Amino acid sequence: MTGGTPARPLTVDEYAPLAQAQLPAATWHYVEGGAGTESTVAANRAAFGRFRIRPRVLVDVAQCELSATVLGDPVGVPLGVAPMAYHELACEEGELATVRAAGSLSAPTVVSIFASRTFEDIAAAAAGPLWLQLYWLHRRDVLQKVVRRAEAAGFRALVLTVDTPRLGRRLREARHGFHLPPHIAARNLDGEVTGFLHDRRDGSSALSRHADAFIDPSLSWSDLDWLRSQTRLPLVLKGVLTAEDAAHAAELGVDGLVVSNHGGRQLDGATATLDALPEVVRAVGGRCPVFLDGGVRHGTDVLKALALGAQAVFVGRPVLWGLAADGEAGARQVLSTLRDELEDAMALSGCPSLKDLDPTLLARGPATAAHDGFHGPAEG
Ligand SMILES: Cc1cc2nc3c(=O)[nH]c(=O)nc-3n(C[C@H](O)[C@H](O)[C@H](O)COP(=O)(O)O)c2cc1C
Ligand SMILES: CC(C)CC(=O)C(=O)O
Repeated sequence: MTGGTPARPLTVDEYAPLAQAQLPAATWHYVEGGAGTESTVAANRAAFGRFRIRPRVLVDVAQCELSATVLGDPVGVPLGVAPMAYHELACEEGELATVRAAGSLSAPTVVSIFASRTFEDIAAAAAGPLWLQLYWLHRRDVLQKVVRRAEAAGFRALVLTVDTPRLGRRLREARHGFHLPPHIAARNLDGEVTGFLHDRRDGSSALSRHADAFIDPSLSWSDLDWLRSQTRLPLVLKGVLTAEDAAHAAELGVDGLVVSNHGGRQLDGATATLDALPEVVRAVGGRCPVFLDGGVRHGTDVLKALALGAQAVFVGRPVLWGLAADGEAGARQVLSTLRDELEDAMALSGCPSLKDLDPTLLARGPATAAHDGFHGPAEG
């Protein structure tokens, strides 16, 4: 096609350059960056490329069923929005646009404790299940308050992030002296725990100084009891990458695990999530559901994670790309593209039901160039 209106993106990756064009450079680099050399960001993508799909034929795929149950709630698709701070950085409506977009697919959203809209407003806009993500703040009284508010607003689970005793060394954030603009804030936290967020300092990220001041790095296994004593909501741990930790968590009776390396933003050099998934699934042995995030950009990535035992996957950056490019409609398009691609992949591999997805669907194969890192829109 030449001239005229630009074509609507057909893939999730095409939203990245559209978002970059809309966002201030510092915000773009905050969203996109990883820790250190960003080797884990790349590894997350590369791991998907090392698996090939073994399609089965002569199966009736006239109807493919994507709906599922996660933590007891029905969802339209085994795909949700990973917790991300400050969606207002991407679009004015922030998390309200996100949950409306996710709601159009009955997909779950994990709302960050650092959301830029209030839990109550987010809940009022949501149609899919909401889970609340927590960081372990020194101020346990503040945690207690946010948990109570989330419960009252109808949130369905708590997700404790366990890979962030401190922030990873995010060089892009530091180089841009990243800080929040004055109109964006952690709306659910009182002023006593929001210091530093708006202060610019060259060569350092305000978010990192904020985390150093307010996130308690002493969090350990024995603290989980306290959190569970505060709530009846299911407790999910986010950021587990090993069989050892997965077995321990399952023994303690947690209600779910997210295999995650925080999108490569924490420990540079950490295992790719798809590579960690099989050992975690094996160690858990069906005692609780296992979820995955990190580098999910195509329906076939979702298919591969489900085949290796994830019950659902979560998507991070692409949702912010969609929001930045086209607000709620952009986020909706990102999620529905992944949904439609997953359905195509199920039909074309002879798997009309999510139950058909198991490890026999996959073979280890040579990496493909398209998965070796960031790839922009197709040429032409
Ligand atoms: C801009 C941004 C903000 C994030 N904020 C949080 C957060 O507040 N809490 C959290 O547990 N994870 C946070 N994450 C990590 C995501 O939940 C998720 O693990 C990761 O983005 C998944 O990888 P993907 O971006 O490749 O899909 C954030 C990620 C990004 C990109
Ligand atoms: C405000 C940050 C701690 C949010 C986060 O987890 C991230 O940027 O990866």
